[in-house]
Amino acid sequence: MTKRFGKYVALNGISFSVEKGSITGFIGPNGSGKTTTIKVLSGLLKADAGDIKVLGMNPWDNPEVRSRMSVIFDKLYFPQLNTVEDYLYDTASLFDKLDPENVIQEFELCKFRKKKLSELSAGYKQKVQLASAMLNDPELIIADEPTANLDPNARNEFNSLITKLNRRGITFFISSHILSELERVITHVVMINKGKIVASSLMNTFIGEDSENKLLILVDNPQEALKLLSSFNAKAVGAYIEVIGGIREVVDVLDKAKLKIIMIRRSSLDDAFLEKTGRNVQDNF
Ligand SMILES: Nc1ncnc2c1ncn2[C@@H]1O[C@H](COP(=O)(O)OP(=O)(O)OP(=O)(O)O)[C@@H](O)[C@H]1O
Repeated sequence: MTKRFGKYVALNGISFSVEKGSITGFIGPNGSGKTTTIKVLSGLLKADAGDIKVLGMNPWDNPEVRSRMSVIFDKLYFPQLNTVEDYLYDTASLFDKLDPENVIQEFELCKFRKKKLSELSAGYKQKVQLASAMLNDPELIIADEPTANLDPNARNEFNSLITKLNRRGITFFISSHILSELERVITHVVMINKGKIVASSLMNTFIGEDSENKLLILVDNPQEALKLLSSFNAKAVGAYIEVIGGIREVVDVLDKAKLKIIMIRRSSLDDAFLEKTGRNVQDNF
């Protein structure tokens, strides 16, 4: 896919595929071309060249592809004086597919249904946006920096919701300029820099999970986590727990025991980003 704005080449012959059933992270520094790519995939922008298929169809020529996918953004762009209920009922009436009541129940939004959108925290706004995306009963959800404005707790909650929905079979394509923001959830990664794809692989391959890796974890109940993760050689390092193992396996153990992961870090992630893009994640701030 190639996309120019005048003489400026924003996407320079990029090529990648997203596996059905995956949670694919689309990672790149600011200005690398993520939003432009997402606009093309959503049928909002026409590419200048390329063969683009979303759910088997070119989204520009086949607007009906939108009835099988949802797109969400970094913020909830809907008149903020509306209530949560107004927003979800209005959205549901556009699609005429799912009963908004079911979504309100499922996303535990009963308490908030009469609240104005402006009264919600950033985290809840994104939760409501995700709930509204579900009203389309989508096979695919494309999200453009959905956790960019969230604090770590809200980000974790949002990412847990994504994992839950993915287990139901929904494919996710999520952009972020911070790889570590998505490290807990993504199964695949596509990395873009200056309008070119610089890496595209399984997350495990990308971070070298074939070899043993040290992870540092911060959880709400470290004593319990130490016990649960004994087979991963868990040991306490200050407030953190250090384990050796695969990130997804470790997260699964903690999730199953309903322990809250506050942070999980692998230094090699940032190293990989630096190596592929020639810049440090921190440069983006
Ligand atoms: N409508 C436009 N006209 C001209 N240039 C544009 C337009 N939209 C995007 N660009 C340029 O294309 C490049 C890619 O922008 P894009 O918004 O896709 O990047 P991004 O990776 O989403 O960045 P960010 O994380 O900052 O949103 C940038 O240099 C941007 O200035």
